[in-house]
Amino acid sequence: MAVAWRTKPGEPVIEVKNLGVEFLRGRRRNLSLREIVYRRQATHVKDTFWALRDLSFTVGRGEAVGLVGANGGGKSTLLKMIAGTLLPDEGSVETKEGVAPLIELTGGFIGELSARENIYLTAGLHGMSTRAIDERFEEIVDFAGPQVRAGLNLPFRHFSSGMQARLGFGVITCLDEPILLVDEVLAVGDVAFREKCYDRMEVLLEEGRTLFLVSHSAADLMRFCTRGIFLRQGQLVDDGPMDLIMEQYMHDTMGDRYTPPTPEEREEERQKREQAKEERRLARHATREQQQVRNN
Ligand SMILES: Nc1ncnc2c1ncn2[C@@H]1O[C@H](COP(=O)(O)OP(=O)(O)OP(=O)(O)O)[C@@H](O)[C@H]1O
Repeated sequence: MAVAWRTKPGEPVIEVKNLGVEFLRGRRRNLSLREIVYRRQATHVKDTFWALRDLSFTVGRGEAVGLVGANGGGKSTLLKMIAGTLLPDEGSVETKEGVAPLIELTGGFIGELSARENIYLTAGLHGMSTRAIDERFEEIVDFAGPQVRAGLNLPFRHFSSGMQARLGFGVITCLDEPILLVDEVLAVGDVAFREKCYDRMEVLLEEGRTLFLVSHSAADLMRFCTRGIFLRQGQLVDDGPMDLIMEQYMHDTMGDRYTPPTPEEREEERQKREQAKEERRLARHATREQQQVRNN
């Protein structure tokens, strides 16, 4: 795929500075009718909380960052701010490259439109010409699988959550955007589809793209991410190597019931992961070569 870079290798692609977003909880006070009529007091009291606050970090081109934290910690909110679908109340998020977001399963597909129309709409919004989409259409649908192909002309809202995720992942990862945001999508697909997604994510990382992954699966985070960011109640707890951040999160959640690995065990795990990754890369390379021979 042809990624059109605007930055140089090693340059920051995302800069988050003192980021804060405040949400309204909207609590109704129990006022008496007398208070409402005579004192004209409002029935709603402004009740807000900071879903993210004082967040600052920089992400370099080609980094794979995993976001960890308990439910409600602010992970999805942070991805939406990087995607630009939510605006900050404080601070700023600057993205220096295009972003392909796969958030809330579907990357923003429209339920009333057919799957086919959603492919053209989403890819078009990300700058692809109709001709370029025509050329990639088969690849997207092949990736999404036969059930999606059979339902291409159905309204997207009739798709099962697994089929929505298949189409969403197929389209979003076919875009040429250098930054990929993935939020818990891998959790809904079946085993075969998940393997396909893993493979494609590895290929995109090999191409030097930048990944933000939100997942509650330690295995998924450790497989793809080299850097971890730990959020608790909207605040940054720590930012560092993925395995150390995962250990910190596990300790935060389980307390003394969690036994961290020894430095030797940690190093051994790192090496095993690297070796498995290299084996998968070589297997992909061999498959590609075989395909080329068959095509010639
Ligand atoms: N649009 C909104 N309006 C009000 N509150 C919101 C809104 N979106 C999210 N929240 C709240 O903001 C907090 C952070 O939510 P967020 O979805 O970012 O957490 P998360 O870390 O992704 O959680 P999970 O692991 O459960 O997916 C939660 O308390 C959530 O209820």
